[in-house]
Amino acid sequence: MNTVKIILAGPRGKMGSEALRLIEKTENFELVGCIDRKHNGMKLKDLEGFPALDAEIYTNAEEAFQKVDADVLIDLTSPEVGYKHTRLALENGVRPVVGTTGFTKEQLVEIESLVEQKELGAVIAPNFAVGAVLMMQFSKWAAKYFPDVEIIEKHHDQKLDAPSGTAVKTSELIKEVREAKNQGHPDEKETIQGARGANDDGMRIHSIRLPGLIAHQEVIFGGTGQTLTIKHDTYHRQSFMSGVKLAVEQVQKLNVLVYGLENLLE
Ligand SMILES: NC(=O)C1=CN([C@@H]2O[C@H](COP(=O)(O)OP(=O)(O)OC[C@H]3O[C@@H](n4cnc5c(N)ncnc54)[C@H](O)[C@@H]3O)[C@@H](O)[C@H]2O)C=CC1
Ligand SMILES: O=C(O)C1=N[C@H](C(=O)O)C[C@H](O)C1
Repeated sequence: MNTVKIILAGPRGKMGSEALRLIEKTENFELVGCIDRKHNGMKLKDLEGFPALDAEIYTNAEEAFQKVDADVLIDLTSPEVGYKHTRLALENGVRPVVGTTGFTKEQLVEIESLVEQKELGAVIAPNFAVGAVLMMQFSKWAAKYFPDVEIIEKHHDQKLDAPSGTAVKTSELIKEVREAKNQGHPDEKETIQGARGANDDGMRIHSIRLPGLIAHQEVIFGGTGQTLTIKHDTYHRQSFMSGVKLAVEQVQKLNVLVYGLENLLE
């Protein structure tokens, strides 16, 4: 088994700290550097509550990619920062595994063209949890038979992007099989703006943000005399880690951009 040398961006975050545990317990994963907003030049092990990992922290991402010999970047930060890191990784010959959500369509297209230019693999997965991937796939299947559909995603109130990456990906998968269709009454009017949620080809997406939640999504389909609800709940961020591990392993065999973990699952 070859050692995979990893730079982790966002090590002190909710997902980043889970990723650290994954790297620590995976025999052939080696943390060679971290990108963080503070603690430049310190070692991760010098920070209170962090594992005994020897990797150096860089606040300047460009410097990290230039100084550290790495195979893979795991990015778990925030939309603008994650986009910048993904580009820098590719420009420096490092394959990105991106869990960060909130990239625009234009940014995804730009990353795809950089991947092609560099002939380097990259994985962008809006959701690393297998259950969520299945929920999205089942939703695509159901949309063939039920074109009236509303997505309700619920997350903790520290989340920056709305709708969630998972909701965006779900709607994209549904749109592969669903014709654009305005739902609800043709004369319906919102008396409070936003009451009907975001309108995506007539499909509605609602984003709920509350303390206490982690990550949850329901896709509700309506048909004559029936509804179908496909639902996934995340109770612990460990649920994402088998997907992160798979992506890190697979990205090294790729020379294209893979958008969505479903494309890596057998
Ligand atoms: N794909 C998936 O399965 C999942 C994706 N996510 C996404 O992952 C991202 C992170 O989520 P959380 O860990 O919950 O957020 P968080 O807010 O707990 O962590 C983000 C971390 O990024 C760091 N950061 C911010 N700016 C930075 C910079 N310039 N350089 C380096 N680090 C910087 C912050 O200091 C923080 O530690 C979000 O975009 C979220 O939507 C979250 C859960 C699952
Ligand atoms: O911010 C989060 O927490 C999550 N983000 C991802 C998303 O935007 O879909 C994945 C999961 O829902 C948790």
